[in-house]
Amino acid sequence: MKKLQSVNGLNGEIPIPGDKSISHRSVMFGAIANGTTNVTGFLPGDDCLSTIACFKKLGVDIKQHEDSVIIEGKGIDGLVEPTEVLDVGNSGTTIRLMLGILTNTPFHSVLIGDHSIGKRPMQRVTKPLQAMGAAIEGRAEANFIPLSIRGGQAEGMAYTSPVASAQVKSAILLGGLQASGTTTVTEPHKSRDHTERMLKAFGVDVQVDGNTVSIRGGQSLRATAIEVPGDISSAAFFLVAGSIVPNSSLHLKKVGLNPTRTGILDVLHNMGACLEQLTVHGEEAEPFADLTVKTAALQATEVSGELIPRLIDEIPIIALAATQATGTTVIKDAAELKVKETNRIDTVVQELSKMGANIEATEDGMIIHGPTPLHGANVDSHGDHRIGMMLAVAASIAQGETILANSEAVTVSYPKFFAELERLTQN
Ligand SMILES: O=C(O)C1=C[C@@H](OP(=O)(O)O)[C@@H](O)[C@H](O)C1
Ligand SMILES: C=C(OP(=O)(O)O)C(=O)O
Repeated sequence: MKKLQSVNGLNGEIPIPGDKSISHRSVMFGAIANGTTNVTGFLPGDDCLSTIACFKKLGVDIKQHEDSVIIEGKGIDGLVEPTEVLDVGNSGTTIRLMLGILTNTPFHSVLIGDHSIGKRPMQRVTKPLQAMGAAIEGRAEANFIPLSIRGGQAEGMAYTSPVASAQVKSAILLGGLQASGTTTVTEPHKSRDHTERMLKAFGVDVQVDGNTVSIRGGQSLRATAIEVPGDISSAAFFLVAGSIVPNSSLHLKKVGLNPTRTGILDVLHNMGACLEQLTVHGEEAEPFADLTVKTAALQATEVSGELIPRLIDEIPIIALAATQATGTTVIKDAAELKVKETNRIDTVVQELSKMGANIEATEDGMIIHGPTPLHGANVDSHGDHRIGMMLAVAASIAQGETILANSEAVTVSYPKFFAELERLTQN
């Protein structure tokens, strides 16, 4: 629980913690590569630590200290049958991508996770991986944990995904690594492409044609060094805070700018935010740059269509920005929010309403009328890190005290979030 007050301004520099999606993949791909992979800028958040713990149980030697990780990979054939269950904690990325990797291993593994993971649908990956040959069982026809998997002799397939999901795309591509023939995934809109970029860095031939990605079976990964840029999904909380908290001026260091992730910048530009991007680095693998933001008067906008997968995790904080914008903001085509750590349509609407927001839920998004002054309230993250951080930013512009229950959920993706928020109020 945290007691939070409004603040007079947020000022200073923020080192943005490592990208969660890229951190997961650096450990997973390092674990199935041949040789030593050195990772810098790793995110030591709970989700990525769950990924490390799972691969240690699969026999991989991994040393992690703060944001550096050393992984001694012995190839995908070097993984060994785990004698304990693999616990993914709160992490959807861990369980779905691991199911893809374990489609290649001829031994038995059991995957579990926390209460939230227990409610998240897994058939979106277990069905196609079963079709490729993996023996997967679980509750409700392998839709929910606990799941057991025995892989080994997969066959490549061409799969058209009904959802734009990098977890689905990545799981199937990883399932195709040792499969016979070629595995192809087509999605309705392009989702984040960190798997494609990083597999290439590990020496794998990956073909990308629009929204279709293909991988030839029988390829192995060669260890490499990975430099993880800052997570734009974590930066988003300070991009919005810097825009809506009066008298703010923030400098965000080393923010990842992969174009499949930068929807939040497009939205904030449309809303009239005062954002600047400094020199871009790392163009080849994963581009990144410093960003600055200052307080500005925001206008309402529409968020829909192919923009959605480019900002899916930022919708809670965009909804907060919309409560302070002039006009009606419509967010649609975002039904995927219902199957995240919480039903993020319901939790955003429920919690922001308690603070005085004029916000309503729709089937696939929300409608927000602004600007509305917010007031302190008893709110709850519901164990969802992104809801917790959004509510803490809301509290910093609300009149009166806000009491945030289950605030510790933020350690899933941003362990130092509250310390940073407090530090920036003292400048
Ligand atoms: O592949 C990834 O690293 C992720 C993909 C997204 O999920 P979906 O693929 O389910 O959209 C995103 O919400 C999640 O935070 C991380
Ligand atoms: C949805 C998220 O992560 P995951 O699916 O990996 O649990 C998130 O970080 O917002």
